Amino acid sequence: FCQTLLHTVIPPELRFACLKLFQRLFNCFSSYCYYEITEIDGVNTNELYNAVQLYLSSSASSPTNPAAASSNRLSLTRGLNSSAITFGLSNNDRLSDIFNGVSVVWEHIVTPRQSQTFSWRPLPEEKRGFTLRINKRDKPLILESYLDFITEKANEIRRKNQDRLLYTNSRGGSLDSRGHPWESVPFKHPSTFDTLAMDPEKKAEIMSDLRDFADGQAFYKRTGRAWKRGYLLYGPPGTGKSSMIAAMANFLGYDIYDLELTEVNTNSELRKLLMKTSSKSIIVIEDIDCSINLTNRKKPNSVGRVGSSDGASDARPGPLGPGGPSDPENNGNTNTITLSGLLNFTDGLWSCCGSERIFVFTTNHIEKLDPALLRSGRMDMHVFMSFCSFEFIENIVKKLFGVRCQ
Ligand SMILES: Nc1ncnc2c1ncn2[C@@H]1O[C@H](COP(=O)(O)OP(=O)(O)OP(=O)(O)O)[C@@H](O)[C@H]1O
Ligand SMILES: [Mg+2]
Repeated sequence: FCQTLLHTVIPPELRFACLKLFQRLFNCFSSYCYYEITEIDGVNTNELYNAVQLYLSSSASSPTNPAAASSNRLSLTRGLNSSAITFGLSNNDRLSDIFNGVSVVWEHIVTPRQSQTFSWRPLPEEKRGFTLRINKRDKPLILESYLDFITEKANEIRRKNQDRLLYTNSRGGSLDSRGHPWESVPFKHPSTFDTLAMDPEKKAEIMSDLRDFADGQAFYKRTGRAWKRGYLLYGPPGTGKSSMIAAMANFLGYDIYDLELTEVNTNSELRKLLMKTSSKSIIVIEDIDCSINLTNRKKPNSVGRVGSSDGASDARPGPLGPGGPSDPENNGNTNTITLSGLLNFTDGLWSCCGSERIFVFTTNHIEKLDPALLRSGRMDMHVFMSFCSFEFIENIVKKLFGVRCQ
């Protein structure tokens, strides 16, 4: 109404100044303050917009939220790799929310984007954003904690909605179309701690350790330690080490990064891979003794993959055979991934970029590993996966066939 009035009564050259003046007056007398969270912040996607959208989707679909229950128009979306449907506010709709006893109102504003806007990348045709309305007196009480709460809640919803992913590093360190060094597929391994046959006490110990880790943010902060934990699974082939990793991921709901060390050429490539992992994930290096020479820490140039320096012949074949970069005969040696690089990867300064990550190494030959790799802080828990006793076989038979062994 006021804008129309301005347009008809006030000459065009004074309109803008009057509008500003009017807005200031309105702000002085209004008991609310407004925060705009636009979808695109300059040229970057605004993470907070996505977080608010997800958070409101849970409020919008909640039968206990009276404002949501009365809302008769909601948008529905299902993301890539997601099995869940998310609800959202329709264009220019409102939703009220209560946080710590304080009531706030969200409005979803959608306006057409001006076509002449110049941008380096194609922008959506519509300008979308949320407006948060808070009472001025409540602002200092809740604004920061409310936004933190929304971000946390959105991450939780994202994890719950999205099927977990199994990542692997791309061949030869190449990047995908989005410049990402990891390729992913949905992770649907059926192994759980329930299906895993092993000593019940050991199993309970591992489960409680994992639970403590996942709930241990405050502990790690208090003690000044990076929020990460290392597990070494060792034992003969076929004793359930890989199944244990899948069970851990299913138990915690984490993604898995299966790091193929033989595809990594340099320590800096290793660091970059680490930087591109997300929190709440398990970083796995299988058969660690076969991927890199783990006995010689001091001579980086002679340390290559197994088979290149000490001729550990029982190792699985390295990817780079004779003439490859890891071949000692090869003078143009570009293969500089070293044990020291791996040690820094797991417990160096770079290992704490990100948080809540679990490192799991598996090996058939623990005696081949450098003690530095085994020490607490890198590998906090050593789990020996042994051949099954009669009791465990009985357990497996019962699970498979539903009968008891006589
Ligand atoms: N303790 C166990 N409980 C349940 N299943 C098991 C167990 N150990 C092995 N298996 C089964 O045996 C097969 C091989 O197990 P898995 O791949 O986990 O062994 P591994 O220790 O990783 O072997 P490798 O050292 O050769 O990689 C899987 O199909 C798995 O289901
Ligand atoms: Mg395995």
